Amino acid sequence: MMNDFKKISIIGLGLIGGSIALALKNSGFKGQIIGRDLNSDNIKVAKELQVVDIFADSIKESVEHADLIIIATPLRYYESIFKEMSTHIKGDTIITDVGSVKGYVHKLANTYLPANTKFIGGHPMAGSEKSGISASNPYMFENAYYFLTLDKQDVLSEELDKLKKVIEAIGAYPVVTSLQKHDKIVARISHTPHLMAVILANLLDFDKNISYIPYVGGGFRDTTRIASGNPDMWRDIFLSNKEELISSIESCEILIKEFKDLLVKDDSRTMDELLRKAKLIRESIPKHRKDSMPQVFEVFIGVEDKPGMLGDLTRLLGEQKINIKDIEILHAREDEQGAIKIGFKNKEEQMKAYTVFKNANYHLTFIREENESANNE
Ligand SMILES: NC(=O)c1ccc[n+]([C@@H]2O[C@H](COP(=O)([O-])OP(=O)(O)OC[C@H]3O[C@@H](n4cnc5c(N)ncnc54)[C@H](O)[C@@H]3O)[C@@H](O)[C@H]2O)c1
Ligand SMILES: O=C(O)C(=O)C[C@]1(C(=O)O)C=C[C@@H](O)C=C1
Repeated sequence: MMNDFKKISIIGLGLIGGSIALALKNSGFKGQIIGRDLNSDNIKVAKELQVVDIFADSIKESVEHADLIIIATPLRYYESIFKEMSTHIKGDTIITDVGSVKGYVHKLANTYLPANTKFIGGHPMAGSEKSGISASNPYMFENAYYFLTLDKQDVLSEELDKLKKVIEAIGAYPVVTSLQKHDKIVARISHTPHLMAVILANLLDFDKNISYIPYVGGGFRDTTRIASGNPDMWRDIFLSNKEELISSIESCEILIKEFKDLLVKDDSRTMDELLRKAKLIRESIPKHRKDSMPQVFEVFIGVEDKPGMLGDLTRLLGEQKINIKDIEILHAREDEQGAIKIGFKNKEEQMKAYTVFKNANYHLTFIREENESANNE
């Protein structure tokens, strides 16, 4: 349990901000969560999910009493948020963010926040192609790496330790890196894959006289899921990590050219080597705990720690003749909100169960969809 903070402010209650708020509540965080968003639909859902304790009407209200501020808006709003908050933050408040690029963010923080501000960059390596709070999930960060970045002048070891505890409380693993290393890593493992997914999707529109879409199978779906991500968010990410992305594209150009040459020369031996190398690299990615779980179609239900809860859930499913494939109790700690994870045999049963629980006023019911792709491993 993490007790260092009494008031945590989250600016931007979308997919990531909403998931952090939910995960904090779920971890048993007893302090106050102050939330701010500009979108009235998101605020409405945030209220329904009871993810925050106080809704702030201004940046001033969001930050003036907070001891931890988490910025979770798209990158293009950072500049105005930093400018606006700069005169209202307390000297000892820790400020962090979740933005996907860190050099750009630290530069803005250095420009617009007061010189002694305790700013630590953050970036969870978890997310989804969906946006908005209705896609948020308290288990989003479970077993995910969570980058923390410090500018070279900063010596914030005490603050870093406090922030690490928050990250561990939401289920993630903090990993401290330099801004430069972070931006290089994510250019390769996140931004280039996104770009490739976009190119693969657009390839289907390249020669207009054939219709490819009706025939796509698992391969195309698996390699392009992320192309349905939010275009505004990805434009911001690409442009603010431009140098690293260009360098990664140049490497891709070399690799594509190499492969093309092998085809032209019918060089099957080298082609075989490249295919084998790729297979080994792909298979060396450590499986997350969630990947190794056999059930694929999962529903998570947040429940109070009181007798009869499990019985109520199974009764609701039994009444609708929905079969349970697997069931697990998560986060069962005394006096804290717990969660039940139930696995179903297919998407249809999963959706049925989700609706049953929502209708029965289990507001904290979530579906984990990303496991679908893990199923293909
Ligand atoms: N989506 C992902 O997979 C993912 C993963 C890790 C990090 N990130 C980063 O997280 C950040 C947020 O992404 P998201 O996917 O949660 O986006 P989102 O669109 O789901 O949520 C962003 C929220 O910020 C709100 N907002 C915008 N301007 C605001 C302002 N000035 N004040 C208050 N609220 C404001 C929006 O109304 C929206 O609800 C981005 O910077 C992104 O780079 C995204
Ligand atoms: O799983 C997904 O849908 C994501 O795109 C998440 C993902 C990624 O893994 O590349 C995307 C961008 C974020 O900055 C962090 C995580």
